[in-house]
Amino acid sequence: LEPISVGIAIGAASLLTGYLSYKDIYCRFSECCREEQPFNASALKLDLEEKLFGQHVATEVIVKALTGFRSNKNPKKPLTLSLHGWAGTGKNFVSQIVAENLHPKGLKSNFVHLFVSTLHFPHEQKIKLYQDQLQKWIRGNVSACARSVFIFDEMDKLHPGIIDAIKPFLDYYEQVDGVSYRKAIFIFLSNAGGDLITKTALDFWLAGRKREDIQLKDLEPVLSVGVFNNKHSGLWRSGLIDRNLIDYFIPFLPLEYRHVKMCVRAEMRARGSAIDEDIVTKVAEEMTFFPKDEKIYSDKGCKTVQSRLDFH
Ligand SMILES: Nc1ncnc2c1ncn2[C@@H]1O[C@H](COP(=O)(O)OP(=O)(O)OP(=O)(O)O)[C@@H](O)[C@H]1O
Repeated sequence: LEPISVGIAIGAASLLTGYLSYKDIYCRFSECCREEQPFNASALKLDLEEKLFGQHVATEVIVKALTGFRSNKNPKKPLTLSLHGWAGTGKNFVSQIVAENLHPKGLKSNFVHLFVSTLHFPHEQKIKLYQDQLQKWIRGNVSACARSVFIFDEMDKLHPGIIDAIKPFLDYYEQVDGVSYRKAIFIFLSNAGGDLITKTALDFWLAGRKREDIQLKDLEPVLSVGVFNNKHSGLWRSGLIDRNLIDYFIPFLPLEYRHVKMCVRAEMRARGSAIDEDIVTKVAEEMTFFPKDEKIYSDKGCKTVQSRLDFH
């Protein structure tokens, strides 16, 4: 028997026995929302531990939150995470990693939706319209795929009130107008609270304590109150906080000189170049650091590392 005929015979037999269902074949060629697909928690953990530098609190909380949520067959509400921190500390980077671990096509998946405040909700006078559009968009997408992921970037630039339009979806309801939102994931990204996080990190440093000793409980309460009282957080006096609908406030610590160096090395590796420690040092030294006296934290995190590397 020639190999091709054997292949065809096996394929036909599998089809007949139902081993490879029509859905299996269809999903090989087109993206499917597979609700029953198991979640690989160790793959997410490994990804974050290998790629995300200096964010031990965020790594631990995100892995725990997603593992708990995905291992629960009947969650009572969607998972809502609010990521906070200084620019360039890895919030978008983490969302991308999380998205890829939930839907292989990541941010390009039909089931992952990214909203950017200044792009999608730019005009203050159109709040009502944005609220309606947002509700319709989320309802439509969750109806199509219960495991949809929604990422809201630049929350601090979102007009207060817009996000409250989705409050009913984030709540403990079994269904809202015939749609269940309980398996969806909402991720908010924001610079709000970055100053509070930096202050805590600096206090640890000044007290001679290790950065790795900072725990979620040192930051989460400060963060939720700070964000609630901050007019420019997108969650100012928000019902989402009031009703405890945000499951975790996740702090992203400001990055130090050593982390910037790690980012430079990672970028060199990604470009397939050999690691040149002289260039690593040069790029890291070109970054600016704060506070004025201590100069510990990079004021753009790892954000400009890629473009700076182009100069060398
Ligand atoms: N902690 C980190 N570990 C590894 N790489 C990082 C980290 N933080 C940032 N980077 C790198 O810098 C790039 C820019 O970071 P990212 O866009 O995630 O920052 P951000 O926190 O979302 O900033 P902003 O608040 O300004 O949107 C990332 O794509 C990644 O390559």
